[in-house]
Amino acid sequence: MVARGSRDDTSPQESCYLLRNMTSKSHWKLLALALVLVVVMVWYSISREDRYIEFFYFPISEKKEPCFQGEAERQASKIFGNHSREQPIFLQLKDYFWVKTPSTYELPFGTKGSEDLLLRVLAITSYSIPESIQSLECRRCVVVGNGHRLRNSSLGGVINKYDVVIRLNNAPVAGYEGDVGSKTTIRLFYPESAHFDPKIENNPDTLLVLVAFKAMDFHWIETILSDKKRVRKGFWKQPPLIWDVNPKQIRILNPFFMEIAADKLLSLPIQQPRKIKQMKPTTGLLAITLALHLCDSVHIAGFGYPDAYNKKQTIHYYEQITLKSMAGSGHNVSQEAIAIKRMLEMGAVKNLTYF
Ligand SMILES: CC(=O)N[C@H]1[C@H]([C@H](O)[C@H](O)CO)O[C@](OP(=O)(O)OC[C@H]2O[C@@H](n3ccc(N)nc3=O)[C@H](O)[C@@H]2O)(C(=O)O)C[C@@H]1O
Ligand SMILES: CC(=O)N[C@@H]1[C@@H](O)[C@H](O[C@@H]2O[C@H](CO)[C@H](O)[C@H](O)[C@H]2O)[C@@H](CO)O[C@H]1O
Repeated sequence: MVARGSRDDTSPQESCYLLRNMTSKSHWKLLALALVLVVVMVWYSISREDRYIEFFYFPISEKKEPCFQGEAERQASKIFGNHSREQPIFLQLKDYFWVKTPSTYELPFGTKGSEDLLLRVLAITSYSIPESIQSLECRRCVVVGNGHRLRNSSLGGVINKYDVVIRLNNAPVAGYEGDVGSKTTIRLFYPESAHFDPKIENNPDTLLVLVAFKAMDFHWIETILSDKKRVRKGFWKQPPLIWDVNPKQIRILNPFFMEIAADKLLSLPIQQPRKIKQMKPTTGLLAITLALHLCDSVHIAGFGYPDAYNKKQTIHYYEQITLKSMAGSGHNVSQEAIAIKRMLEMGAVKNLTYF
């Protein structure tokens, strides 16, 4: 039995009115929901970075990506030419001891004029590629840039799954593990960027790869490793005076990779007359070049600078500094962005973040 006054008593006109009323109410609800959704989406993209997002990244899977042996080599030969893979990744003592390998360029593109200092460093360090990398059937590598877009990315777990994780300069892992991971197979550095605690920010077997820009960089590493009198002059920023590392972890990057990154990726003139400022690739672009020669597959994360007009956007995932800090660094970041986009488009590298 239905009680009087219930909805069953309503006339057809009333029902029609009620129905219209309900439909318009649910319209409003839907509209409000869509609005909330748009606001959340806009907020999310802004919180990731103060700029538009180009969807130039590939979906991240929890499983290991398939790895095709020789794939990076094929891509590298298209970009850098056929013979670049024949170059050793790290400099070797034998090439500077009996036979002085003549180099066409001075640092950072060659070793011309720095051979004696280099010889002393090579005598106390090593050049081998560790067995753990050597023995891999297929080398999956990821190059982790220091860019702000890694912040809140939650990519740590994904990054840790790669066989080889390459990091740059003083990029920290401690406290940022969720976003950048904790595995570091290789870290590229130079004296001015060596301000990290090797024991905290690296793993016990991390290879510390020196990118030399000037002869003094060889001198610095020698004084640190042999505990000789430190020299303070000749650096644009005071390098560490004490650095607790095992010399067997140190490698010297073959400057050939700097040369081809400058020439083939950025078309930079190499070795300008002294009066003209020498432009150079960033350490990140250099690391991608190195990875294309060492690995079978190369993925990248944390690459990309804000647009030049975006003066307030912080550039690193770990500190608050802006593009202004890079004025005078000798980098052309817009040219580098074009080079990276080209590599993404041709499939030479894949991006875990957006670009
Ligand atoms: C003041 C200054 O000279 N800054 C330079 C710093 C600085 O020397 C070190 O951080 C040590 O403190 O180093 C550089 O670079 P930096 O150490 O900032 O970053 C390492 C690499 O990450 C990529 N990157 C970084 C930030 C960002 N928003 N997008 C990116 O793509 C770049 O490829 C970059 O190379 C360097 O060595 O290249 C280049 C920077 O110009
Ligand atoms: C001649 C000289 O020392 N120039 C310095 C640059 O090498 C240096 O750039 C920095 O030089 C580094 C090598 O030492 C890296 O290439 C780094 O990416 C780059 O930013 C800038 C930093 O603001 O200071 C100049 O005085």
